[in-house]
Amino acid sequence: MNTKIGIIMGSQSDWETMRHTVKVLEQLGIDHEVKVVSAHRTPDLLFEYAENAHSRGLQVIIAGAGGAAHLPGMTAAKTRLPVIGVPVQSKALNGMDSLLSIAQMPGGIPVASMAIGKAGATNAALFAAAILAIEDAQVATALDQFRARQTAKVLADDDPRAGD
Ligand SMILES: Nc1c(C(=O)O)ncn1[C@@H]1O[C@H](COP(=O)(O)O)[C@@H](O)[C@H]1O
Repeated sequence: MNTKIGIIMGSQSDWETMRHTVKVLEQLGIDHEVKVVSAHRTPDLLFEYAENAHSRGLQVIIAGAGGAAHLPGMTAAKTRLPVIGVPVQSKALNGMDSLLSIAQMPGGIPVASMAIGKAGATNAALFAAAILAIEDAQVATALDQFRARQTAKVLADDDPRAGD
């Protein structure tokens, strides 16, 4: 199977958040790769990664970063593949810095910004899958099944007092 989704993060310390992206892609059976790459600390590696992503067969890049989260935007600047940004919750500013760094891109270079933290990491995987599902019937079926399971779980847990 070709690897179609590249997941990058600015630091090993982002893994606690980005593991949720990987978990969902595994549930959906979508092949992916995971790397630590930083626009700040390894700029040459980032440029190489982003420039070669399309020719290596990647179709979507998910980039997670915290604080001055330039990684998603700089990745988008170097590839025309869709880039999904995950704002990692920072200690100093609770992730507001990450969110604004990712969301407030200048016109012309888009990044699809998710929510801060675990929900954003989860949704990044689902959003990437939705992009692949346009052309890939297997991914479309996996996504439909994921949603059906989620709906069934919510309906089964419909009494909020059950855990008391
Ligand atoms: N925002 C960026 C970038 C980047 O945008 O290139 N590289 C690292 N970082 C972020 O710095 C935070 C702290 O990193 P350390 O825990 O390694 O000090 C991480 O959340 C990482 O994403």
